[in-house]
Amino acid sequence: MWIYISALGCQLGYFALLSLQPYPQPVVINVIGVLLNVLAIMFHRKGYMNTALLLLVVPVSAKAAWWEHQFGAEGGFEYFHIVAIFFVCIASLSRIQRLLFSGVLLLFYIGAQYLTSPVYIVSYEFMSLASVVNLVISVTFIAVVAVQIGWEAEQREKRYRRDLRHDQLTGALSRFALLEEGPRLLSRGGLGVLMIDVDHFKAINDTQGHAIGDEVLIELTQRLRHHLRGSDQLCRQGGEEFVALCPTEDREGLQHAAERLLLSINSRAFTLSNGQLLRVTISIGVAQGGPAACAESLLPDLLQRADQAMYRAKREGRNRVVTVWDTPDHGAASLDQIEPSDHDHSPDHGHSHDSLAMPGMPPLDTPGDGSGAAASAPSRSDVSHHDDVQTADEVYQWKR
Ligand SMILES: Nc1nc2c(ncn2[C@@H]2O[C@H](COP(=O)(O)OP(=O)(O)OP(=O)(O)O)[C@@H](O)[C@H]2O)c(=O)[nH]1
Repeated sequence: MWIYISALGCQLGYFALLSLQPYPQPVVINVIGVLLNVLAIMFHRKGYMNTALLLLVVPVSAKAAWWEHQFGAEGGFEYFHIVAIFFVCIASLSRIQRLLFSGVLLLFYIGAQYLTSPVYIVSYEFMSLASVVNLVISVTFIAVVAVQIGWEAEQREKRYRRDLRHDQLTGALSRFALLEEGPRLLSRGGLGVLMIDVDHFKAINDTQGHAIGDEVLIELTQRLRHHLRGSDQLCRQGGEEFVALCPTEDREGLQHAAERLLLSINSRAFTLSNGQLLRVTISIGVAQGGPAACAESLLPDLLQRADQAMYRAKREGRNRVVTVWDTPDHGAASLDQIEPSDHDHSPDHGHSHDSLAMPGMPPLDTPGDGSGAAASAPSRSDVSHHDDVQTADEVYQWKR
């Protein structure tokens, strides 16, 4: 907005100067111009960019008016060119647009140099030393400020976009990025969606404090990231809920990946900054689909199914993986279509579903020794030996 106000002010000042009678001596205009240049540099150094811009533009307009007054319509042309380039440079245009505009203006300017009347060329003979100094300072400084403003605007935009795409606390991708990345990955191939939720996280917050809760979320993110592939994306959906996007059509591999993530969290206690050890568990719901031509509509469907599977894992005692696969024609599957698992022994297992408690890894309220942990996955036995390790579930029980 300021840019356009300054541009307008510049034009109005220019016409005001033109109408002055008697017209000021060139030396007066030059001295005022140099003084305004110096003032602009001082304001710029103090960080008042907009004021610096105005102070720069005023002497250029004054000079344009003076040249016009002395040498006719083309006399002030070069100054206007500078002002035009300046505004194009700092206006909120894309880099390409700015380049295009500046290029066209430059070509126009070069053409005008050859085509204009002799008055314009003769006018150079009248340039005093002060005028040259004024012009050089103005042009150089305007160029520097324009580049700086353009560069800062680009950096701001990059920062804004980075902030928008990342969760501030954990550094995982944000929900915004999830909605961008999901359809992109789905249009390229099959996509596995892992809905990951920390068990009884509220109890951790309530007993250990919010700051410790934050610590847990940060370490949890690091562990999950460490155990995901480079091509996978980890997003924080909100609160203590995460979504891993895993490009794959291999459902068995996806299931193993989810189990690996589960073990990466429950097999080793979290060391808190208050010195305590806390065993944290997560519940994971897994869905898979795609590739899809209409990726935007498939993603919400996959997220919803993974979410339902995750809630099923919660209902069945937490600390487990539940998968839900779509039907062969990629239609949405209901949870009733989930196949039963060998490890699933909870009371409501009469429903057909696939609930994978980790081998040898009973729910947290029944401490296990980790003897059945998969060979490739981290063992849980290192935590079971800590007498002072608390589980979020125990904290939860204690609270109740
Ligand atoms: N420390 C911290 N806590 C958060 C943050 N975002 C959300 N929470 C808390 O996370 C807790 C989530 O609690 P619930 O939704 O009840 O879930 P839960 O206690 O994990 O229970 P289950 O999911 O059923 O196992 C709430 O207490 C939120 O206040 C955060 O950024 N930092």
